[in-house]
Amino acid sequence: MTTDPPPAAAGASPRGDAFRQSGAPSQAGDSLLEGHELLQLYAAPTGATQALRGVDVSVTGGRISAITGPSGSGKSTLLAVLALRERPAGGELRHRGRLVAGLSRRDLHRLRRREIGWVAQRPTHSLFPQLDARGQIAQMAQLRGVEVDIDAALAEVSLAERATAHPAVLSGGEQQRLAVVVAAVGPPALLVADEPTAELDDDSAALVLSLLRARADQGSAVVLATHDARAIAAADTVLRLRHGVLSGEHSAGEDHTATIDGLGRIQLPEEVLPLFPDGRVIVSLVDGHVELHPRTERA
Ligand SMILES: Nc1ncnc2c1ncn2[C@@H]1O[C@H](COP(=O)(O)OP(=O)(O)OP(=O)(O)O)[C@@H](O)[C@H]1O
Repeated sequence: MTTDPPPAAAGASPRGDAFRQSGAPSQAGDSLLEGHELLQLYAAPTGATQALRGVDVSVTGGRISAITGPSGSGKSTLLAVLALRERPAGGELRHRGRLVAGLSRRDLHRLRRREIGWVAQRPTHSLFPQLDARGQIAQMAQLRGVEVDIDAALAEVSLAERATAHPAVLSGGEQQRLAVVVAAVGPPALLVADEPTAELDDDSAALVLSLLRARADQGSAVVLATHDARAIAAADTVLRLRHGVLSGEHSAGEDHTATIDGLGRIQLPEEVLPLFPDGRVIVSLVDGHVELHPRTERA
């Protein structure tokens, strides 16, 4: 994935002592983004890579959605499309009901700056290299037109002691925590993070996940790409991608939804796989519904 550098610094200064919502986050339950049959293609020496192949997705304020799946399955691509950083090659994406394809470059730029927090897979790609930790937060607050308690924000991710440190001298974990708290300034209507806990020990991961939950509680729609069981456990909804196709979706307290692909294949949720230790299953049609049985059960 390519990532855009953050916007140029403009010498911001802190303007207040509390996070103040800009009015941007949606109310919990509102659909912020609706994607239908999303397609994304990239040029490759052997022809086009189909990074997304017909993905349907809905992103709602007040919730954490985790996108998971094997390496190369399209997680980062889906994040980039949802964060309006890449236009999909096909399908339909709506932002607050408006077709994204109909938005001008200026509209997109404004939305990205004011309403969308972005944490790149490499956290330094979403930080301003020339600013210290305090300046990063001040700059983002100015871009979003909000007031922020910088000390409280740094303390939220245990970086109070690193307020005057620049990204280059922070550890990987500190950079990651800083990138998340900077992206979360506002809070933005949409907060998108690519593997935000990948480099973090349990304590730091817990800080980041609790910050993401706090922003979701304030109304942000939080979307993560992750392989991390800790982040998956913290999500309200888990979307599974496989070869660019949404192979399953699960929300806490609800049944799994699995997609049947064009060849009739479905991906079972990981937690039921131990029921089929030999990888074989007996499929029965019973009174109009389908039952799956381990072979041993029926033998
Ligand atoms: N800018 C690009 N140009 C060409 N191919 C790309 C580009 N970005 C992604 N791809 C390809 O698209 C497919 C999906 O990539 P993507 O980065 O979205 O997967 P991912 O699930 O995020 O992987 P990982 O977990 O390794 O980060 C892969 O085959 C990848 O090589």
